[in-house]
Amino acid sequence: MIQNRPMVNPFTSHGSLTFSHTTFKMATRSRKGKKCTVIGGCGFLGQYIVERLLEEGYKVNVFDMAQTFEDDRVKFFVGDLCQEKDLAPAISDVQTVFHCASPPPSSDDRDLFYRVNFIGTKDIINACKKAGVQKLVLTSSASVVYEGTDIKNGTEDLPYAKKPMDYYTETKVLQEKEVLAANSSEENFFTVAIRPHGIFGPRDRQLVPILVDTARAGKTKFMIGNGENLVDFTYVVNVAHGHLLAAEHLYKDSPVCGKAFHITNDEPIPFWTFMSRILEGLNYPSPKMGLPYLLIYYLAAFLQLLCLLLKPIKEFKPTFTPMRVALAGTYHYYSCQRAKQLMGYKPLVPVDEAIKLTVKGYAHLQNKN
Ligand SMILES: NC(=O)C1=CN([C@@H]2O[C@H](COP(=O)(O)OP(=O)(O)OC[C@H]3O[C@@H](n4cnc5c(N)ncnc54)[C@H](O)[C@@H]3O)[C@@H](O)[C@H]2O)C=CC1
Ligand SMILES: CC(C)CCC[C@@H](C)[C@H]1CC[C@H]2C3=C(CC[C@]12C)[C@@]1(C)CCC(=O)C[C@@H]1CC3
Repeated sequence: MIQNRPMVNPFTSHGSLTFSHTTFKMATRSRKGKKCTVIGGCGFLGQYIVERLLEEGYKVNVFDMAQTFEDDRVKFFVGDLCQEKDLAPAISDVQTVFHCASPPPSSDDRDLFYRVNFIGTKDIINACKKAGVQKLVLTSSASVVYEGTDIKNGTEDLPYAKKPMDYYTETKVLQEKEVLAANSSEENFFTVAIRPHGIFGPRDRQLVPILVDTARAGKTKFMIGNGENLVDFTYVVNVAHGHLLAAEHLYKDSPVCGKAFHITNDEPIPFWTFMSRILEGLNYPSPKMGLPYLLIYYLAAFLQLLCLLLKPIKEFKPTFTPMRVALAGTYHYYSCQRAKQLMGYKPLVPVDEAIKLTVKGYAHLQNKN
């Protein structure tokens, strides 16, 4: 029996999770009365971070392109993070900024990724310094070191990907470098990068919805590779927990400052076992037979090239991009030892329970046939 398990409230009107205050009083110093801003706070992860912050007694501002939920305890600011005039009012008089905004990886729009993830993040750093913000917690990604080949128990010391597989990854690398380099004791400005991997949970607009669409199109009959490749899938509540711990441990001379941290469930699981559990939970057939990984990878690369050539005539969005095929057929799991040691991180919800909660959260996508 895992201790420190969240008191699940499955679910409030929008499928959220809440925690018992007594169970989850976070260790060290009091954060009561602390003010913070969550940039991207209306997104999937952002909303869970907001919920946890409110639970922990923070005053919370949310900055996003659109307001997608209501909460009387939150002050909402709507705007584009690349516009200083939009952002400045949202971060004035706050101690901590969480930056978890990004265009979705599927958008494949080079200019958008550069503008938001790279230039926009530099703008955020400057705006934070100007406003006297002391702590910046970036949501990076473990993918910043992934180039499509196996990573087993990878540590944060692995070099950044020299050949990132897509613009999303390329700009997450640039963004993380900027944020970590901005850490400065002299300026009383402390930064940290959280690197989650394969975030899942109720209300995600990516993993389960794409998987279900693929299943409905009859494209999940086969798995890619032999089905043995271990991967990290991280429950969103654990990722939010890692963000709060990081903010808590950002202060002058803390070993956390200026560093990146993997935040995972610390329970790697074969990619296709995870997908099959979600599919079966939602009453869709799961794949039983494997297709050769390299064959599918090169097919996906060829298809991508074809789509590029046809783009001026008609735009196609293939389900199986080279990046997705690589993610489905290689090992990619990471050590979160550094977060355990320096921030006292421990996943709150184990994978098995997280999958059950996720399936429950997507009851509306159940296969009724
Ligand atoms: N979903 C995953 O598996 C993983 C996600 N991440 C990172 O976690 C963070 C959050 O991801 P999700 O919650 O899944 O994405 P999401 O798409 O649900 O949320 C992102 C939010 O950012 C906002 N946003 C985008 N551009 C903006 C702009 N120019 N100005 C203001 N707001 C803007 C969007 O409106 C959205 O609400 C991202 O930084 C992503 O790179 C990292 C590892 C894995
Ligand atoms: C078509 C199906 C067989 C697979 C559907 C699931 C995929 C959509 C997801 C499986 C692994 C996920 C993943 C990400 C997005 C969604 C998946 C590809 C990220 C690329 C999201 C952003 C990151 O920073 C890294 C993630 C790695 C895992």
